[in-house]
Amino acid sequence: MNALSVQGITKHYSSFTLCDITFFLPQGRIMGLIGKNGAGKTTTLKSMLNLVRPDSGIIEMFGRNFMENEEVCKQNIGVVLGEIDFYKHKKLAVITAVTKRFYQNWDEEAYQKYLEVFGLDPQKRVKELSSGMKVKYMLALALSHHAKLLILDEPTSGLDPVSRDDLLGLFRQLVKDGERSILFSTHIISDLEKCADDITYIKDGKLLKSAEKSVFIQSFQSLKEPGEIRELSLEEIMLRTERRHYDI
Ligand SMILES: Nc1ncnc2c1ncn2[C@@H]1O[C@H](COP(=O)(O)OP(=O)(O)OP(=O)(O)O)[C@@H](O)[C@H]1O
Repeated sequence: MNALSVQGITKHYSSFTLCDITFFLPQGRIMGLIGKNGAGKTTTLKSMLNLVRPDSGIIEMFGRNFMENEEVCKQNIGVVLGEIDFYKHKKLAVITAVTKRFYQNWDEEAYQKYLEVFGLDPQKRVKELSSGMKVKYMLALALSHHAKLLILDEPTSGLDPVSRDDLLGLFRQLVKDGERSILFSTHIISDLEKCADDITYIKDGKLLKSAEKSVFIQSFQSLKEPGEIRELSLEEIMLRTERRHYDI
């Protein structure tokens, strides 16, 4: 079953259009959403979640239409879009107390376990956390209501290589039992090499390709130059696809 199905999302802004984005994320898999700055990654995630209202498109989570079943679907997803910036002065314990009231299946035991595993002190204030700890705290909240689908906007940006590796390892652990799925946007191509099963690539608001990683890589091999024998890496694929020539 697909954890997530996105079909034909379109969103018009005055100077940008996200056009007809379609992709599917099966259960138990990790999908990386890539594209350069301004390509439309965040707009895709926000439109999917009805945080900005898409002009058209159908979003299903676990077979349910998201727009028609928003409250039920939200019980099963964990969303991390940007940093927690409006609760900076609040203690984690206070944010958690407010958050858990929204979730019918809040699991206090699981929450305590994640605090311990992630080394988070509930008496700390948000402003006292490092970027990596903030992401981990948001994940702890998501996992404590047993979210089956995690939607994360650039969760690894701002993390040092060790913390990044640590987080990507955690992502792999989370999907291991086949119950959870993760969709995350990133600029860091090595994240995808380590962690993603599937890749969705958006360029200038349009879907360039969404496929299983090796199929994705294969489909861009026509970008090779004459005489090149080895397979192009993900980084080379993206650089060659986006390459510009400046005539100054
Ligand atoms: N609320 C808004 N009103 C008008 N235009 C917007 C709005 N939000 C985003 N845009 C425009 O939509 C385009 C895509 O932005 P988006 O944030 O989705 O890109 P992105 O791929 O997530 O970029 P980045 O990697 O830099 O985060 C940009 O041109 C941006 O200026």
